[in-house]
Amino acid sequence: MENNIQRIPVLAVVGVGLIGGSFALAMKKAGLVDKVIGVGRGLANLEDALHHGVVDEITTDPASAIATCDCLMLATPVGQLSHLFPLVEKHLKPTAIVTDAGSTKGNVVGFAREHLKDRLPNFVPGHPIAGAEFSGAKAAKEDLYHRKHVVITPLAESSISAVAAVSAWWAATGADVRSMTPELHDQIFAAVSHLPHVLSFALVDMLANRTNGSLFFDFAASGFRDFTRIASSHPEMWRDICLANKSALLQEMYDYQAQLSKITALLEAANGAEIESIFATAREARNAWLHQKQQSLLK
Ligand SMILES: NC(=O)c1ccc[n+]([C@@H]2O[C@H](COP(=O)([O-])OP(=O)(O)OC[C@H]3O[C@@H](n4cnc5c(N)ncnc54)[C@H](O)[C@@H]3O)[C@@H](O)[C@H]2O)c1
Ligand SMILES: O=C(O)C(=O)C[C@]1(C(=O)O)C=C[C@@H](O)C=C1
Repeated sequence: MENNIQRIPVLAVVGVGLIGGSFALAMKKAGLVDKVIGVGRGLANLEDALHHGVVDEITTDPASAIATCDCLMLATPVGQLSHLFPLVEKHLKPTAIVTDAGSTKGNVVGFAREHLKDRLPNFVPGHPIAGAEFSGAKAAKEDLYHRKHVVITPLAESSISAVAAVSAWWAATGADVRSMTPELHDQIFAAVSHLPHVLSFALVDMLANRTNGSLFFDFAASGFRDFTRIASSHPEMWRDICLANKSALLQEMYDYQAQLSKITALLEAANGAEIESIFATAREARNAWLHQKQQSLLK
């Protein structure tokens, strides 16, 4: 299978964190890459990446890495891409392929259309649906994408060969690659990823700001831990995601507020039957989702 996949003599990863670092490790494990250049904002994380064998060279100068690479993976928080795409347009080799791992796609495609001119066909937007609340190169894992979805949202202008290469690289990580429009992508992930993160951050922030908050944290247990795991995620990354997907996320927040208002009214009326019915529907839907994930092994 490997023989049919385009090899990557030089892979440059801008943002060598959990996601970019895991992509580099997976490409190394698949034997598809000869050299990985890690690009970062500061040396401490890059030195960790070098030390752990995630990358082979490091630099804080994106232009030099962009000019040298055959595949460019942009894995910074999504807000950074408006600064990075002008460098891509200026320095990327005509034959090199660019992709990204951002959690939002509409704004990334917008930045690409604004800044990538001659290099727009080289770009294939992507998003691995895998992750964790951990950040940085030390969190990178070679099997992070194994049996996970990766969504690509190719542009009409993306070259067929670039789409094929990016799909094949992700497939080589063990992922199941799906294609959709950026609009549908952003709508889906507003509901199943971005809203849950906002809710989790909001609850922990609310309790942290109580004068007697430590009393509540003292007694919080596994239910609280499960609901709030994702409130340990990176604040800058999630700020960028919320701002980038503002309209779809706001719609989900309004719908959720309406749902909370409905349950609030039922509780005020002590309407146990209706409350139980909502909980039963939710339990059934979640169990069916878990079962389907277990069957497909795309956990
Ligand atoms: N964490 C997840 O669960 C997850 C899952 C899928 C996609 N993503 C997306 O992947 C991207 C990276 O997320 P992550 O979890 O790896 O974050 P991370 O914090 O682990 O890594 C991001 C790295 O990018 C660096 N960086 C930021 N701006 C930079 C710049 N201008 N130039 C060079 N380096 C820069 C940071 O210093 C950091 O080392 C984000 O766009 C995020 O939305 C995250
Ligand atoms: O597992 C986690 O901690 C995640 O937040 C992963 C998660 C998600 O919401 O499922 C977060 C952001 C991504 O863009 C994709 C996956």
